[in-house]
Amino acid sequence: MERFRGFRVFCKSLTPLAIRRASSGGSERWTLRQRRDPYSREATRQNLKSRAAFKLLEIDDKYHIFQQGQTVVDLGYAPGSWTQIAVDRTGRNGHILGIDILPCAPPPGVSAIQGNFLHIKTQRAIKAFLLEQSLGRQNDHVAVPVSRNNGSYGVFARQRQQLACDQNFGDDAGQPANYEKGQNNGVLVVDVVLSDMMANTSGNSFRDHAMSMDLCHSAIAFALDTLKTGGHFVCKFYSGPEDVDLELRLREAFEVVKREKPRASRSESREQYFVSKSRKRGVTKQDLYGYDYDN
Ligand SMILES: C[S@@+](CC[C@H](N)C(=O)[O-])C[C@H]1O[C@@H](n2cnc3c(N)ncnc32)[C@H](O)[C@@H]1O
Repeated sequence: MERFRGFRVFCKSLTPLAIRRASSGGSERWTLRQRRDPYSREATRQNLKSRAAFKLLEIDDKYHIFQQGQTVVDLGYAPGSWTQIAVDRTGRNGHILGIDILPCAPPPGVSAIQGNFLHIKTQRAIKAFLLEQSLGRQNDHVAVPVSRNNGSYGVFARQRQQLACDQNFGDDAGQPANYEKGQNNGVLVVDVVLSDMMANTSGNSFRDHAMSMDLCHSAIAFALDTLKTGGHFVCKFYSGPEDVDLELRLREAFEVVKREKPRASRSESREQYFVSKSRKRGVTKQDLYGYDYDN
């Protein structure tokens, strides 16, 4: 049963906070903003890792992304509130894998890989993990940073012995029984790819936009290598001149593509989300990009 509630439900019970004088310190200003923010307070009350949870809750309430038993990959999962929602909404038989460049202990029921998603070795590690028969909710799935290949990725303790990072992902060995095979080297085993990835913003809006577009295109290419036909893709982006191109590519690959600005997304932020539903059959990343886009 779903545990976490969206904004509309909890806002009825909000009590106003006393307004305090803002202090000059950045961290104090941040603390004060968090305390005043109803989403942050409600996240604490519901034991959610961050207020970002309410963005995904609103998206899921509107678009019905999650179902019981799905396999979900959450790119940029730390500190983990989206993975908490995914665990809750996919139920006992769901499989949730989080990826983040930062070391972060994943919430219960979540597997995790630490690495830079833009690095091809990290993406291979994710794909290799997705092919593991043992993917599941075991408690020993704890993220451990493993310094290899100039420290660009890490995987869990359980997988440490020999992860098939360098093997050809298209090799059929060890694949689960119910997978679809993509045109190139994709094996389509994932129901939902989420991406809330964003590096620290620089304050330069074009630079932040460009950085976000890199992450989004890389996430789309990955999604097309791993999503089942009919699978869904939710992706944060920082708006700017290039997002129309992103949207056009998504429309080639998904039946429905919508822009969303959830209420929990701060009005002063340029962040928005593309919600892309129902991956079309047979459309590959080569169709979208015209070359083998890896990262
Ligand atoms: C806004 S936070 C995600 C919050 C998360 N959805 C939640 O609900 O807790 C963005 C995350 O993206 C991660 N990130 C940014 N660039 C990344 C990259 N190249 N590879 C992996 N993770 C990245 C950051 O480390 C950060 O944890």
